[in-house]
Amino acid sequence: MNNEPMLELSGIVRRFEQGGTVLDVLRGAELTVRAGELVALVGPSGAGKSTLLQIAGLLEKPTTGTVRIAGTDVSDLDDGKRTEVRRRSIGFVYQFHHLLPEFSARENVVLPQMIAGVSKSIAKQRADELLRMVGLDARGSHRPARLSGGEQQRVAIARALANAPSLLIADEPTGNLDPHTAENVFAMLTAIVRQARVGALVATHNLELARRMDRVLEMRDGVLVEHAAAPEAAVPEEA
Ligand SMILES: Nc1ncnc2c1ncn2[C@@H]1O[C@H](COP(=O)(O)OP(=O)(O)OP(=O)(O)O)[C@@H](O)[C@H]1O
Repeated sequence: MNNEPMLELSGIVRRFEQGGTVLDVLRGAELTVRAGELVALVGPSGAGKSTLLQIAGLLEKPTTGTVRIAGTDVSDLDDGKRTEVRRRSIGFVYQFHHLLPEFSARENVVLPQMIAGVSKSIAKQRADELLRMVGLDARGSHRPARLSGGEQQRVAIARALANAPSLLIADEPTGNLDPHTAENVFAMLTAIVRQARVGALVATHNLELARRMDRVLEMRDGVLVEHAAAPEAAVPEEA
């Protein structure tokens, strides 16, 4: 099976210095996310989850450490090249959908492709495929305000996948949804990650959701600690 690493972080240190105070938020974080894998990132508020996602998403640089996206070391690329890799290889889903309100669902999925240089006709075709994948092909012409919270988040997932990324970064993707809708959106996200063979790094405070992902990594004192796999369901003893 093709399960190559889509994200590799090694020795990630992130130091903030403010008015003579030094804060080492990340102190040597290590992490690998493979194709088709969902990895949960948990930890208390302020532990550094968002900081780690920013670094993994090439929105920030670590103080020291190496970042590889789909096997390529991007640590020393200049800002222009990092932006290019980010557009081409990374999709983002946030707690709030951040769809452009004046555009239709389809246009919201078309736009990132056009920014990446894809022709309009191909971008439209792919947007329709993605909207079908998230079960919203009949709603493509609707603006976000006419969609439910779960539908908006499904469009945000379609948009994140618009440029066929290697890596999906999600920050509390179901945090703003009621439990039933959250369940549907999570199921859809899981199915898409498996099917598209994207690597997904998902920060969440929802431990129940985290346990259903392939692995759970907890941010503790600036490093990542892997939770032990859930014990297999007890096998009934033979009579
Ligand atoms: N630009 C910055 N300058 C100084 N300190 C920062 C900066 N960004 C984050 N921090 C600090 O780094 C620490 C980690 O913040 P971060 O947002 O990564 O935590 P988190 O685990 O994502 O929290 P939450 O679960 O509440 O979103 C916090 O103490 C925060 O104040």
